[in-house]
Amino acid sequence: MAAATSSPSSLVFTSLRKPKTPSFTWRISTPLRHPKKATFIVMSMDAKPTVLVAEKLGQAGLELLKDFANVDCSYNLTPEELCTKISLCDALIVRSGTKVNREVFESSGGRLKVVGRAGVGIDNVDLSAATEHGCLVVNAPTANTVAAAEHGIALITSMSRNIAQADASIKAGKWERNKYVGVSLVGKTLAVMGFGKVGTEVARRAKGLGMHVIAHDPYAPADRARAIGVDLVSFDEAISTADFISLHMPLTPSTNKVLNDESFAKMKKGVRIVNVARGGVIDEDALVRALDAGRVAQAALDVFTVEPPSKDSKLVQHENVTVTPHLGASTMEAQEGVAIEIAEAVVGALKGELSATAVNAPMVPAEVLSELAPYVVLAEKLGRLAVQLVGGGSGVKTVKVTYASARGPDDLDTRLLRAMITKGLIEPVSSAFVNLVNADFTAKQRGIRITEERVLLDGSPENPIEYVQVQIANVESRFPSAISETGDIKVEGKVKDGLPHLTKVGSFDVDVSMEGNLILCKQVDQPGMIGKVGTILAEGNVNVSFMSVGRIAPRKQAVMAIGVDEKPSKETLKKIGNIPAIEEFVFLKL
Ligand SMILES: NC(=O)C1=CN([C@@H]2O[C@H](COP(=O)(O)OP(=O)(O)OC[C@H]3O[C@@H](n4cnc5c(N)ncnc54)[C@H](O)[C@@H]3O)[C@@H](O)[C@H]2O)C=CC1
Ligand SMILES: O=C(O)C(=O)COP(=O)(O)O
Repeated sequence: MAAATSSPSSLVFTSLRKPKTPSFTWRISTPLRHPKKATFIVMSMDAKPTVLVAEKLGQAGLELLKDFANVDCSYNLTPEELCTKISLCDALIVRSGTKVNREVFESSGGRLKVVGRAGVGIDNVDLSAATEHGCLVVNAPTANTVAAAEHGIALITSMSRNIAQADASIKAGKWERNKYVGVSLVGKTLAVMGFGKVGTEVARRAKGLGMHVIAHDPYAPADRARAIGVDLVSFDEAISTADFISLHMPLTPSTNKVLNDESFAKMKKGVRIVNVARGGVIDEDALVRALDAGRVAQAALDVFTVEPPSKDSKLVQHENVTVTPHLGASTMEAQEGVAIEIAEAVVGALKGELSATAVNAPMVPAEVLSELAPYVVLAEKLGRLAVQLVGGGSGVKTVKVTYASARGPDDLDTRLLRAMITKGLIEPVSSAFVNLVNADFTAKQRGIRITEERVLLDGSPENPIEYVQVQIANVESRFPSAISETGDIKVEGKVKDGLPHLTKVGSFDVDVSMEGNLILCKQVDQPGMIGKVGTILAEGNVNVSFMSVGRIAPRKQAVMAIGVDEKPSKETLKKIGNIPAIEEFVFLKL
């Protein structure tokens, strides 16, 4: 296997997966033994990863993908074909036309690591199922903003001047100048519903057309709106005062059919509606009723509840409705941009980098990630160690993690560390794989409650963390001395020279580098113990990397922590256990 050095950010995603297929195995090892150099090894790759591109993607994005992966462009797959193919793919790229539902994740057999949505809306991806399967979902949130906004403006202007209807009429041999008298935009009130990226750009452009623009968005900052001369108003005020309503919010349970009979009834008679967001935010039957009643004068729709809509859809066929087939993002420029944006995100995720456009995982900025990198290794090892100390039959239910730091809570993002401790706690005792995406879910599913506590230290906040402590409550231990005075299994560690060190087991101070494997012995402190154990290990051809003894007081109880490169044979371990002064003894894999 080739060993390559990568940035510390590599460890976060792929390192956390237990591959179920032999073709693509990534593993991050512990840091190299270079003091102060937090470098990680990516052990990679038996084969290139495979990316399935299920909908048309711009050429520049395809080229980027091909530099790194085998790219299978298979458009128009049936749901069954997608489910069959997906088990051979490490990543899937879609646009809005592919439903990435639970079945897709289940069919992947654990191989699918990333779903890339080449666009903004991720309502066609089952995020819960993705998260449960530890699959990262990334999108391309910025490259099609202008295209969508321009399409919104195109629909407003063409609708108000009956462009589509007039075009059809003239092509049918007619000349109907009186029929297609439009309405002017200048001075009219436009309500932008959803003042995000697209909504903001629509607002800017509409102001340029002389419209009075208001917006409704419960989550948008008022100062951003004010900066471009837009008032943020309530939902009712927006829909009841607008001459034009343009929809730009995502489809979520709370926006589903947000325009319905009740809301149409509150609108000004003769209002005009534009939808470039998602069909589902409008109750389409209610819109037909509002159009028939003249409450809504016109609608221009780029998106539909079901796409494509049925040929005989009353809404599509309505003479006061202008439609386009979900073309908001379809400009040459946007499609090239989106393709590059999503290809970079998917390749980055496959390389193990945290994506800036992750939809179902915390986004940890690169500088934070690089600073926390050695602590991430420490966290996982402490979790692994703690769970291996649990005595058979005791279920792990309550875990407390303590971070001692001179940093204020806002300066220390512990989500990554919590995920790694969770991984360490769960993976050695199960077949589950845990990563940043599914850590909290997996812990919850297994009934493990992980609480985090901060110990605020005086001193320099230069080091993000002084020590990390993992405690497991209400369990017995295979190594009773690991139970601290509070009755919990307790292990504590620090980062020293960029390397993780175990510094406490139960109430005993130790100091052993957390690499390879570890033997813990509890004994009566007396001369010759180190020699005896060392000799047995040497006879078994086991190399000792570290040894440390922590004792309560001279000649009293002591805990010896021995780091070993190889796994000792059963006979060697038995011989150590048989040394008369050794009272407790455990072998742990780190
Ligand atoms: N037709 C097309 O081809 C395209 C459609 N879109 C769709 O446009 C929508 C907006 O996209 P972006 O502006 O990029 O997303 P964005 O995330 O930047 O903006 C969405 C805004 O909606 C707001 N919002 C959420 N719930 C709301 C509610 N109940 N009422 C009002 N506002 C609410 C959010 O606070 C946010 O500011 C998405 O649904 C996206 O899928 C985007 C690009 C192309
Ligand atoms: O980005 C979005 O949300 C869009 O709706 C664009 O969809 P598309 O990629 O053109 O299928």
